[in-house]
Amino acid sequence: MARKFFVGGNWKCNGTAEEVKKIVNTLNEAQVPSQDVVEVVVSPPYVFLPLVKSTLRSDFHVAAQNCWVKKGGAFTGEVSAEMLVNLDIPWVILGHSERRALLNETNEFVGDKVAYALAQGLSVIACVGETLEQREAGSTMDVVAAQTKAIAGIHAYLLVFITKLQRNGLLGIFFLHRTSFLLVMTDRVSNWSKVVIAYEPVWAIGTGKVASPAQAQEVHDELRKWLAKNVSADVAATTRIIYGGSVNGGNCKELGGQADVDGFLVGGASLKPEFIDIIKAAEVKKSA
Ligand SMILES: O=C(CO)COP(=O)(O)O
Repeated sequence: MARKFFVGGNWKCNGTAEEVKKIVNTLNEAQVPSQDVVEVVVSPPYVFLPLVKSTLRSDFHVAAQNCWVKKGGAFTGEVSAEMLVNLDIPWVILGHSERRALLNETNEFVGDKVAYALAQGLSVIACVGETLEQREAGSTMDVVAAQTKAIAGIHAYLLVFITKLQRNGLLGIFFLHRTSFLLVMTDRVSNWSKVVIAYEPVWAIGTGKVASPAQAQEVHDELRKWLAKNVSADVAATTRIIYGGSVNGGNCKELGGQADVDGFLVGGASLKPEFIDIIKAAEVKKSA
């Protein structure tokens, strides 16, 4: 199954109702490749979700920018996965680096959120990415692998089978005579087709300092290999890995042309008309 190009627009904490209506109008009027070629998902702040959902063209979808880690209740300021499902919001972005850095979301916490959101039926854009210090220290792959491992919720269990006990008559105690071990690996993601991994190097977010196509391709390729090794060859081949960090109308085609770049998560440029050009970058895959 080919990986359909995916373009997400993360509006972050921006916009007034008037501005949001203007962006939606621009999107609604745009000529873009069909849904068979590109999947478009925009992510307004929570309060604008109903407005965008009810006015946006039906071939584009909406995502929340976060949701709570478990069932709703006494969690002031939070929005639950159940509420998103209730409003028919199909997608949620989880683990964005801004939340990891500013709100101290750990790998484990993000992993728990992903598992809970998926269990409620949401599709998840799960973000990973290294800081500049981590890249300069040569630990990019270790960092994104650890983040992806928590998202996948991989746990290893060592099962020990005792097949024979032997009694020492003199001492009156039993010794293990024959044991065998089985290492079982499980992951918590029941449906990988509902997960898109967004590789967003922190140093490229909102800085205008985009990763080079080769840098993006290198990490995407490594992430795909990681999925093949730790989840399955099928999941590695079918899961979309998108790039985020200073994507714009000028650099999107070259980035999107990389073999393992399956689309984008766009911040600043998703608030501007050039988002249309970024959606159109999906054509590079069709002609590849
Ligand atoms: O964080 C991002 C998308 O989630 C990227 O932001 P920018 O495109 O503004 O760099």
